[in-house]
Amino acid sequence: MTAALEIDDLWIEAGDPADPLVLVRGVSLTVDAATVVGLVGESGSGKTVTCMASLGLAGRGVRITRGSVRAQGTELVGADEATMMRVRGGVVGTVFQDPLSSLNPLQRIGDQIAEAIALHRGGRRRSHRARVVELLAKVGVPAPEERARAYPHELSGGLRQRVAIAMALANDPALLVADEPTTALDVTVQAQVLDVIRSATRDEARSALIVTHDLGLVAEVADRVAVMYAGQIVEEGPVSVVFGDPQHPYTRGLLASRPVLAPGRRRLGAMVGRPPLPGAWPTGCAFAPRCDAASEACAEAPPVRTGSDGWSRCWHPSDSESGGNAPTAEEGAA
Ligand SMILES: Nc1ncnc2c1ncn2[C@@H]1O[C@H](COP(=O)(O)OP(=O)(O)OP(=O)(O)O)[C@@H](O)[C@H]1O
Repeated sequence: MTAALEIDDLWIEAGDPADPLVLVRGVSLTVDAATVVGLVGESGSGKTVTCMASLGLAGRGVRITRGSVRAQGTELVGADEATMMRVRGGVVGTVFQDPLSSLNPLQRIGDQIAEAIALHRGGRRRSHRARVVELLAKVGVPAPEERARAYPHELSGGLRQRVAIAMALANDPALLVADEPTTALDVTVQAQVLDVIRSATRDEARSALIVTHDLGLVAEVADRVAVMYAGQIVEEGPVSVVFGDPQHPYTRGLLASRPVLAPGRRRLGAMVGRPPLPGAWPTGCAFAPRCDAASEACAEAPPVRTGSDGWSRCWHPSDSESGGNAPTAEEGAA
């Protein structure tokens, strides 16, 4: 089966070609059919530029100097604008952090979605009205017929992001590329938007590449995760494997430095009511991947500690006897 996205040995530069700034170095990444890949990494590691340049949307002066990007088998590097237009919004739907960046403030949202459909499927905007309402309902916009007549500024941030997702799904794309789709939203709304993304991918066997800083989001919706560091992918694999047993020191650091809530209260992978990912943290506290204690014990545990190896783990007073999760002498002294 053709992969939804195949990035092969992609190099991206910016600035003076005689003295270029190399932003991305030989990135290869495949998003298979019906697979969700999370792309994580520290700020400035090249996640956005990889996605944007792949879709021909990189900023001025940013150029692909080597490599190949195929969306559903269509080569995008060096493709003409007509091909890019056909692929963007047709084969690939895009969602950005700020929904206002993809919405026209002067046009009713229903007209904008209808226009996106007409651009790829032809026909007049009016003829796509039923599809617009169906899309708005699908992403959970209440009173979709009425809301279709609203302008972007009349909607909350969460509703605007739902509309942006509806627009990205308008032509039933094989792949969704979402860059920090929940970052600008408050926590409750994040969970709702995450649900929308999950049903747009898992329930409809659609692929997605999701750029995010939120490892919980990745654990929640992604099948695979790729970790970027300084313009390169340093680790890639199934989420349960990479998060459960990270091999690269940067991935270990990233996992160790993720925000920690009260242990036992919230697990990565169970933020919106889903059971933890099989194999990710099969037992114990999700915030301490090497903690074997039952979650009830973790709820009473002292704060998660970071060991000298960069791993977080719980430390229970009773562990001093059993030795199980007790910090080593070195950690205890830290
Ligand atoms: N148009 C540009 N010209 C020059 N450098 C750029 C340009 N766009 C991005 N960069 C640089 O490329 C590097 C990667 O940026 P990018 O936005 O891809 O990082 P990121 O991993 O997505 O970070 P964040 O998580 O903060 O969005 C950064 O050092 C950034 O400053």
